[in-house]
Amino acid sequence: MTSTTEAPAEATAARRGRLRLNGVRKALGGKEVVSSVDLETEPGEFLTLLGPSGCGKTTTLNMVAGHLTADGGVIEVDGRDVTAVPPHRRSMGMVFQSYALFPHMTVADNVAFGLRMRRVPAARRRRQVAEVLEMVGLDGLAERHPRRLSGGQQQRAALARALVIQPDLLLLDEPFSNLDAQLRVRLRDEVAALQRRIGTTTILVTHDQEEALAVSDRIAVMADGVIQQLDRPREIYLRPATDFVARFIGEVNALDGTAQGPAADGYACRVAGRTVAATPAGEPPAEGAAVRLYVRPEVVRVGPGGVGSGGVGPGEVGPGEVGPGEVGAGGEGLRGTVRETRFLGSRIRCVVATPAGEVRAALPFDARVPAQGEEVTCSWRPSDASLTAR
Ligand SMILES: Nc1ncnc2c1ncn2[C@@H]1O[C@H](COP(=O)(O)OP(=O)(O)OP(=O)(O)O)[C@@H](O)[C@H]1O
Repeated sequence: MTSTTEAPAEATAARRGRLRLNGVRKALGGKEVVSSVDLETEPGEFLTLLGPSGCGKTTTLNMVAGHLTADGGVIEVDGRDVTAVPPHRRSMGMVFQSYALFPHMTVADNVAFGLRMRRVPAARRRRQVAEVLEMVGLDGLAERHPRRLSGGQQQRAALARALVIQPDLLLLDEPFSNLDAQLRVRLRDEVAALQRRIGTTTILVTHDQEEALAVSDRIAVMADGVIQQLDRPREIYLRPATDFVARFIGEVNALDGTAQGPAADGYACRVAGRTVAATPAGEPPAEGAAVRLYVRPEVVRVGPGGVGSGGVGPGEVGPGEVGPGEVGAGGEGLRGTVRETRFLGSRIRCVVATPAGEVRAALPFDARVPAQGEEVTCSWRPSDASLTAR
């Protein structure tokens, strides 16, 4: 996709597209599949609904689009209540997993369809279609029929068709799922870059965690019809607020302990007889409360064990290891014995058996590789780990 074309939506879109859902509910087949969803976007934001199959994300998107009517709650766009407004009067562009192009129409006619429905005069229609096709990298294919396009090209055409009407909201329902792995990543990155340039508020539905982390300003993680956590990708990843979020996205070390109290950096807990720290995901727990820490393998540092309270002694410190003085901020760290190390290319996987259970670390590829059986201390910065009530 080119970055030189003036997008037709450029001038106005950035100020439009504040979506608000308040208490939105939907039952299908006698079962509540979306339960009281609240969320609000900033104009121009890229927000992703992420969750496993059946969690209610498509149903939520379809209520935003107007293809399904909410059983309760309010949907507003820029302060206007659209809950009962039919889809064609909502100013929303939608892209589906299955492309959903009209097979008997050329790319240009497919893209022009929404403009024709809106009775845009022919000359302006042609100009807008040409602009948007260039924007998505399809100029030159305007007269092709969909069956003569690759999957990626069909999805670009679907995107052009959604964008040409300069919608208040761009709604993307698993748009990359039918593409092969390489193309999926390429198109996803292109769409993210295009979205940032034209500033159209975008809601993406996906079950792909990496995709959500890569493209979103914020992610709403859904399970069983409920938003579990709504936050920026870094917070969702490093500071999961619930057990579901922690386990649905990537690999995580879940460590059970007892709350001790606020520490200089984070909140101290006792885990298997050692003091470690993390950042409370919500309200700080009461002293003595049962807590669970979530620590991603990437943030675990593996240092030499057995020296000083932190188990850290002087000597060489490589990436992924702990330097003297660093452990103090996060507590003592957890001592353990290296069970396994494995070179994985970009990372070294290291499994440490501790009294609190196995701790998995993903060390940088050039870190010192601890030997199997070595006594080590696992630690992390408290700001990189999450603390929840158990
Ligand atoms: N028309 C329908 N009638 C009855 N149940 C439905 C209907 N449509 C969806 N459901 C059910 O509602 C739940 C939520 O569906 P939804 O499509 O919103 O989930 P999703 O998170 O988007 O999952 P997927 O990625 O598989 O589409 C599912 O359990 C699904 O089986």
